[in-house]
Amino acid sequence: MPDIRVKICGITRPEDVDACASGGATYLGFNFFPKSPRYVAPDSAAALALRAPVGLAKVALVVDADDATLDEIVADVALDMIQLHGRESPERVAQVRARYGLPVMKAIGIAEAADLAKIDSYAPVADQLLIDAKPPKDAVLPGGNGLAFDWRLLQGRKYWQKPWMLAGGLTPENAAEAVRLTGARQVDVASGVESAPGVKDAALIRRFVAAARGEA
Ligand SMILES: O=C(O)c1ccccc1NCC(=O)[C@H](O)[C@H](O)COP(=O)(O)O
Repeated sequence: MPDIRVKICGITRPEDVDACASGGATYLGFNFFPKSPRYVAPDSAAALALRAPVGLAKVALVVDADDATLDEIVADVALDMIQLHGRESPERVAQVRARYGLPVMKAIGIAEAADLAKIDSYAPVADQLLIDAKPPKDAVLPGGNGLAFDWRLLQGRKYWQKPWMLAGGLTPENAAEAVRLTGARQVDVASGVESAPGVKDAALIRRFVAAARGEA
């Protein structure tokens, strides 16, 4: 199986950074959505980012953030990518990309086949796509809810012109099957590698990475 890249999202503690590094992750996600149990302030994220070894890419996750919020995050934290996880339009994706000169990944929520059309709107302007489960209507969080969507919706659609990650309800138990069914080459997980909301578990991270790569 080709190398599968893994993003561990919602890093809040130095030991989580170490667990991602030793566990073989490719991306670390810092969550700047204040309502999330995974929220980190920019100054804390800056220290966590400095701890990450070379080769572990740092991603800032924001939800409908304005320029002032993003300016502070980008000034404080050594970043490799910005993840837009709200209702940002394709025009806003292009603006963020141009303003900060960083690659932008746009999250797209999927619940049914009709949602796949959104991918065509964002693929031309985003550097990467995050294909995630659409949150339930009453959800407080637009992501990180531990819910999967029907992965069969992605079958036969493996060859979008932009790199993409699969997310939503992935765990060490289902990651191998998700990769097999969708053809994903990158996967993203938040709650599936936690012992409590916002607290990552090193053993679960190791098991998740191995499972996604078909090594478990
Ligand atoms: O994780 C959060 O708390 C969160 C809050 C607001 C927006 C997005 C959020 N997470 C985004 C991610 O990148 C998650 O990894 C993705 O939604 C999958 O989450 P999970 O189903 O818990 O693995």
